[in-house]
Amino acid sequence: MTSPPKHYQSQSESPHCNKLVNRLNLASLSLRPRWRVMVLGHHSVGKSAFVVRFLTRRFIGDYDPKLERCYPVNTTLNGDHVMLELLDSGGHHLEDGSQSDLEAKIRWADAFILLYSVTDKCSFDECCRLRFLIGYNKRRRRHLFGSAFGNSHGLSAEIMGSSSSVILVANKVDQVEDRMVSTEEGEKRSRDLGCDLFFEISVREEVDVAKRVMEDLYFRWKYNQSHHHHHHLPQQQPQHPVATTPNGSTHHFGRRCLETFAGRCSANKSNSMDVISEREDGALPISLSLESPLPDVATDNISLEDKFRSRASTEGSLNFRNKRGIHRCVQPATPHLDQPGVPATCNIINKRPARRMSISLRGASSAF
Ligand SMILES: Nc1nc2c(ncn2[C@@H]2O[C@H](COP(=O)(O)OP(=O)(O)OP(=O)(O)O)[C@@H](O)[C@H]2O)c(=O)[nH]1
Repeated sequence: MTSPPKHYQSQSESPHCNKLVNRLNLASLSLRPRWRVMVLGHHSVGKSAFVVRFLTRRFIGDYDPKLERCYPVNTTLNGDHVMLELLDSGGHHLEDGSQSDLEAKIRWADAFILLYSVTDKCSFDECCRLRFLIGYNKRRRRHLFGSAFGNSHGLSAEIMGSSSSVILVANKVDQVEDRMVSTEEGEKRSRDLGCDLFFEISVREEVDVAKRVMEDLYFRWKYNQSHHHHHHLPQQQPQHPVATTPNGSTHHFGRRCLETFAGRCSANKSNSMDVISEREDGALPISLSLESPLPDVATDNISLEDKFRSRASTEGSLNFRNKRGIHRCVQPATPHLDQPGVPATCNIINKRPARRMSISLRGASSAF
């Protein structure tokens, strides 16, 4: 007796269909764009604590200080399914001289969380150097791709490196007694460095804080991407671009935005207009400070950077620059130090050893 043919209630119940659906799901997973986020900062500012808080919602007191890991994770941010790769960069790059390693990772990432501790002024200052490296490496990547293939080949904003987002995050605000960096200083630094957002948090005290930071970074990154895609359109843009959150509320962005958890409202700056809006989860209000449009970091004139780069390098060497009064001779286009006709003074100047410099000391005048 033959068994009755099996009837499937819907097509998707058939084993063949299931296989196909599974394959399609896998394909859509692999096609889903990866979002690569790098957490960087001085050592012991709480990078690992932040990452682990985001991944597990737990706070673990101590980690291996040399810990440097990339965590691939499928997650949901603002209602979007995201294939996130989260890199905890470790803080040892400052000591062991793996500068090029750090720069390679910066070129890899799409978005950055610059972390410092409010109890550590050094970590606050270190953000300047790291922000410079981010700006420099992103422009370099864009410049390399741009000069090699040209923009007309439709390279994505992501590849061109101009849609990356950087946020400044002050951690350990629970240590009120030991605070060395005020909220105002943090906000000012965030503006000076051209960061997209500023947060003050305590990874130890707040369970969902890492998730909220990541969601706002993701929101901001998406906005930057869409803004960049339309950047070259000649049509008039609104003076303050408008973006819509998944829950339908509207945010206005200037070049610089501020957000403070601690104050629950943005600091009022002259020449700025504040928009207060509720977060999606209603937990904390977001306040965005709108300012007059500032030059876009990504579209800075590359020749300006070359000018700076020709003097300062991230390897720490500073090329000699003639000062008024020291310049005693006109150097040949291709200086030949031991050329018979070149006066001795020139040789002395040219043979001067390369000086060392610290990029962090250059402050806000650097090309971020
Ligand atoms: N009070 C307080 N301590 C914190 C907070 N976040 C992290 N810590 C502590 O700060 C110390 C350093 O935290 P880590 O997460 O290891 O810092 P890190 O930046 O990853 O350090 P490196 O890997 O050495 O670069 C640990 O003892 C944490 O427990 C916080 O929000 N408040």
